[in-house]
This record gives sequence, structure tokens and C-alpha cells, in this order.
Amino acid sequence: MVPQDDGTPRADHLTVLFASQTGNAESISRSIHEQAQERGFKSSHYVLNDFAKVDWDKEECLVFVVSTTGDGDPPDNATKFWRHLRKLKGAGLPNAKYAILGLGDTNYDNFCQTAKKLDTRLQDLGASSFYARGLADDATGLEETVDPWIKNLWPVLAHQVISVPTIHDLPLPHLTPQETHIIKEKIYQKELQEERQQQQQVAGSSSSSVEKVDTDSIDSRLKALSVSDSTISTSTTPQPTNRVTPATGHAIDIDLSALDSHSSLTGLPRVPNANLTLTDAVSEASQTATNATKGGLPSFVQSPSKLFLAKINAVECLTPENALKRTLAVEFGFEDDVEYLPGDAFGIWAPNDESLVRGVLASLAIKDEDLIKPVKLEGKAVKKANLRLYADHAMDLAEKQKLMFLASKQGGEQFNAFRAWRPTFLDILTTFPSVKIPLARVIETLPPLQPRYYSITNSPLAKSGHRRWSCAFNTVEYEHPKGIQRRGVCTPWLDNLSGRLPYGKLVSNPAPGQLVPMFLKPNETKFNLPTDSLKPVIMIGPGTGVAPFMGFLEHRAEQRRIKKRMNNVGSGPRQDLDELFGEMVLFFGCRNRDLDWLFRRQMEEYEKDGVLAKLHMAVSREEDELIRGKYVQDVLRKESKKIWDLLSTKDASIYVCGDAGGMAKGVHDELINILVEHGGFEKMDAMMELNKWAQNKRYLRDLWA
Ligand SMILES: Cc1cc2nc3c(=O)[nH]c(=O)nc-3n(C[C@H](O)[C@H](O)[C@H](O)COP(=O)(O)O)c2cc1C
Repeated sequence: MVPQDDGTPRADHLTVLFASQTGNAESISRSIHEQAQERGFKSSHYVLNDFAKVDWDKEECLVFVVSTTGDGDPPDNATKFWRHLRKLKGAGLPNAKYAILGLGDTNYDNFCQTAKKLDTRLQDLGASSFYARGLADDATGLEETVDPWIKNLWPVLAHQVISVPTIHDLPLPHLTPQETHIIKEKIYQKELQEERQQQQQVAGSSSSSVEKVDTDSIDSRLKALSVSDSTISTSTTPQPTNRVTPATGHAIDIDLSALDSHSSLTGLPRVPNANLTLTDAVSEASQTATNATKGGLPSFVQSPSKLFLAKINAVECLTPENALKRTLAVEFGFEDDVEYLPGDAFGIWAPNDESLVRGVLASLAIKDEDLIKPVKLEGKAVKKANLRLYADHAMDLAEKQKLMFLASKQGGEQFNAFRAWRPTFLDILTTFPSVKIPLARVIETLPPLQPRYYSITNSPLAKSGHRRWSCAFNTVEYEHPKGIQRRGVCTPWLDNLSGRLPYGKLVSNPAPGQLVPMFLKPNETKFNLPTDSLKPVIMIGPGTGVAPFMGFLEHRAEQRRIKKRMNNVGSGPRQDLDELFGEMVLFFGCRNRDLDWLFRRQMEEYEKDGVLAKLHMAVSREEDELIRGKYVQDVLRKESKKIWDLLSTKDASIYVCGDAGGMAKGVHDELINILVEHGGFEKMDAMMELNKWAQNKRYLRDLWA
């Protein structure tokens, strides 16, 4: 155990174990393990029969996800473990603290027997439970228990296991909002005046104030955003019309070989309760429609913080056709002033794909699209209880039988295979075309739309920075392993709104009149520039992980500009900029510099102007990759001496943003190596030191799966 700042001892890692017959417990436990890693816990994942790989004497924090099979029996991949557990004597596990999530089905007599027995046995062996046992019922839908159990596990786990924080803590501004305002007032007064004049001129020549582009010298900012040969144009993109072609769904093959026509299906979930009437749904929809015409949200959606209706100021495509990923930079503008910091993010409420909505309407023979708009039609988690509901509404007997089979205990394997296709709601309707579900039931059984989050890439200190947010993202469109094209919700929507621009093309005001509902998501960790501006900043962000760092760099450029101007007013002593601000070092990674070096021009300019002390590139698919280093962690290794100097002599802070998997782990390991190699730490001490830095917000990570 490791004593923490608050004196509570915590384990240094977490072990997630599972027992699963048909794959549910396995995938749930894997998801817990992956989420734990994303949240900065060191976590391992084992099937229970591999118990010998676990050092039971040392294990201090265990999470079990176990199902029950047969007649209250443990799954096959836990039987060896079960025997081992029976043989253990006395208080064999005095140090262990554990949590158990059981999966079962109330249609069986021995509901969640494995979980219950495991709980009792662990207590007998001296282990103690640190979190209430969860028992999920496949009859009503596992997710009803599993989702909240996992959600509430994290805060409890934080008291059990040490972690490197990855979600944002309270923001700590370099300048307070008041200071920002005062400085802006003084320095920008003239510029703001010019800007207002400019806006008045444009307003005078524009008939609609809503469609008016924020003329905050937009062309110059767009140019600043763009690669040098960008073509800037104002969009003539056609607006979404009612003539969108309905999408076609994919019929999914279901293997019925295990369906024995003589035996009956058991373990069927209960049909979800019907609470919503069509009258409610219609009134909900009319409210939504009213809101929608105002550019607002469906009425049931609670925006986590104040909602802004933003215009799309500009869009630019940052990558050419032959790049692996299509990356867009988008700038949104709004009329209110908003206080935020580089490192903050914003959420967007994007609508369902219009053609998908139309496909569903056509399939269910419904006209009123407002009714279907607020529910999530893209598929991720198909629920057995919903399939059971659809079976009740299938006109065709063969389809009804297939749906019942998928929802039953006997069809467990086929259900998992079906779910692996990630079917959209339209795919389900296409697979079972005779299903005609009443609209109210569709609305209440599908989950609501979710916001999507993006890191802000600009600074509030820049001109009109408090009235615009920029971001950069890869458009999510991919081929599912089964050969189906799948796409995200928000990124293709924004891409389509701007007419799917080619590389190097930048469009201002691409969707006149289109208002995008969005809200600020302030940092919850201190993933902001250090309060002490003299502290060096080491930024590690390959791919779109560089997004918040572009905000950091613009902020620092503005801070330097403000100081420079201050140097030129009044009679005080001149200050050397490099003495006022610590070094900023960026480690950026891409595949090929000609294809996906995002924000290249800005990075080069920042480096030339001294804002960025050094840009370190890692390129993974170029011939000289061996010279440069393939991944950011390779380049970190090459620069290890310099990094150690910044850390040991100047108290530098480290920021990592991007993929929670390989990259974050590789970087973490490399930082440990640096501490060992140059700082003389033992490996274990180096790990502890990094954890301490994470607690002190000197080592910050903003990661995604
Ligand atoms: C053949 C079979 C027998 C089952 N027996 C039980 C049981 O005795 N008690 C129980 O609570 N659940 C029982 N279940 C339900 C499963 O535990 C439940 O469907 C669980 O989600 C399966 O998880 P898994 O895929 O990880 O094995 C049984 C399921 C099957 C297919």
C-alpha cells in the first residue's frame, strides 16, 4: 500500500478478473479494465482460471465480474479457480479488498449464484469488500445495473488505488478573467473599436443579423488557421433540404442453427414498461420542434452548462485525400462573451444523420420526423429487452421467432454476434422488416442523443477569442470489420455542412443560418498552462492530441504580445520576453509530414517567433523514421537528457494528450526510464515520483479511448 497525501493507504494497481460462459462478463470486465487505464489506474485483466498469474499475497484491490451458468454453477473458465478457492484455508487473503459485479438471470432459481458464493468465500478468507455488490439481471437487461455500477465504481476506486488523473480538475488560470479583461481593455481598445466599426459596416450591408459572419477580421484569422496555399471562399453549400435520400439499412444474418424447434426458449427478458403515450410524445416533439427552429435542443436535453447557439465561422480540411484520416479544423462563433481557458473543451449537440432519420421514418411509415430526431439511432448497445419488445411487434412469424431467440438464454452467442455488427436502429428494422413498433415505444426505448466533446484550440486572449471556439478532429467514418460503412454522428455532420471540403480549402460561413447548440466543458484537472509562467511546459500530443496545445501556444503567443506591447508603453524597464516565460517544448507525431502534419505552418511560425522553444517531430511512416524516431515516446528517449534538465533544474510540467492506449503507456514508460537513467531513481521510486507529480498536477494527461 502507498500512503497518499490525505494519509489513506492505497493499492498501486487494480486487478480485474472475470468468469464468463457466453462472453458478457468478459466484455464488461474488459471495458472496466480499459476504462480504468483511461482513468489513470494501473490495471491488469485476467480470466479467473488464470489465477496463477496473479500474485494473491500482494493483490490489494480486485474487481470481479462473474456470471452464473447451468443450474447456479460458475462458468467453465472459472472452475479451476473455484476448486483452488475451496482449498484455501483460514484468512488466506487478509490484504485483499474487492468489488463484485454478478451477471445472472432471474428466470433461473439460483440468481447470480457465482457472485454470491464468491462474495461469501472471499469474506471467509479475510478479504473485505470496498464497494456494494452489483447483481445484473439479463431478464430485464444487464445494462440497467451494470452501467450505474461501473459509473459509481470510479469515485470509490479512487480511494482504493492510486491513479494518474486523466480527467480535468479545476481550472487555474494564468490570468484571472478580470485581469484578462483589464489587459484587453487597455491593449485592445483601439482594435475593438476598429472591429466594431467593421461589424457595423457589414451589418449595414447584410439583411439578416443571424446569418452575418462574425467579421472579426475573419479572413486574416482564417488565413492564420490555414495552410499557405488555402483557397478561401464563402460557402455556396446547399442547406439541408427535405429531399435528403433516406439511408438504407443492412440486413444482418442470424445463425439459427442452434435454434431447436422442439425446445422452448427460456430466460427471455421482460418487455420494457410503456410509460409514454403518443400524446406525450407529440407534445414533446412539438416542444423540440419549437426549440429546433430556434436552433435549440430537444426539450428533454439538459445542457450541462449554459447553452450557446453558435454559427460556424469557418471550416478547413487539414489533410489530403491520401492521408489515413480526414482531419477538419472548425471555428464556431457566438454573440455572448465566454470566459474559458486553453485546455478547456466544449460539447456539441449534433443531430442524427438526416438520411438515417428518413430511412427510419420510411421503414416505420411515420411522417413526423421531429418525433424521432432526439433519440440516438446510431447503434452501439443493442438491448435484449428491446429485441423482446420488437418481437411483440413483428408481423412475420419467422422474424418474431428470430427476435425471441436473440433475446433468449439459448440465443446468447447469436445475440453477442448480432451486437458485434453494431447495428443502427435502421439495420434492426431492415433485418426485421415486418416489425412495426408504435412510435411512443421507439422513443422511450432508444437512448437520447449525447453531446460530443472537443478540446478548444484557440486562446481567449486572442482577438475576439472570448466569442469563438476552434477545434480539430478526425471525421469518424470507418469500415466495420464486417464490411459495413459506419460513421460517427457529429463529425460527418459538420463535414457535410461544410460541403466536404478538399484539402487546403477553407470556407468561411459554410452553413449560413445553421446554429449549433454547444456548451463549455471546463477542465476538471489542471490541464491548463501552469500559473507560474516561468515554468517550462513539455507538451506531448501526437495527431489530434495536439489540439489543446495549439490553444496553449496561441495563449502564450498572446501573452508575449501583450508583454511586448507593455514594454513599449510607459517608462518602466523593458523586460526580456524569454526571461518572463518558461520554455515550451512540443512533441508531435504523425505518419507522414506531407500527409498529416496538422497545424504545420502555425507550429513552424511559433517556433520561429520563439513562442515554441523546440518542436520535436515523430514520423512513423517515412523513410528516415529511424533517424527521427517513429513515435513520440521514441523521440522522448532521444531527448531524454534535455527533458531531465527541464524537469530537474526548472521544475517543468508535463502534459500528454491523445490516445489512452499505446501512446499514453509508451510515454509513461519512457518518463520512468528518464527518471531512472538521468535522475538516478530506482524503477519503483521513479513510478512513485511520477504518481506524486500527477497528484501535484505537474504531470497531466488528457486521454481518450
Ligand atoms: C445455459 C445457461 C444457464 C444459466 N443459468 C443461470 C443461473 O443458474 N442463474 C443465473 O442467475 N443466471 C443464469 N444464466 C444467465 C447468465 O448468467 C446471464 O445470461 C449472463 O449474462 C451470462 O453472462 P456470460 O455471457 O458472461 O456468461 C444462465 C444462462 C445460460 C445461457
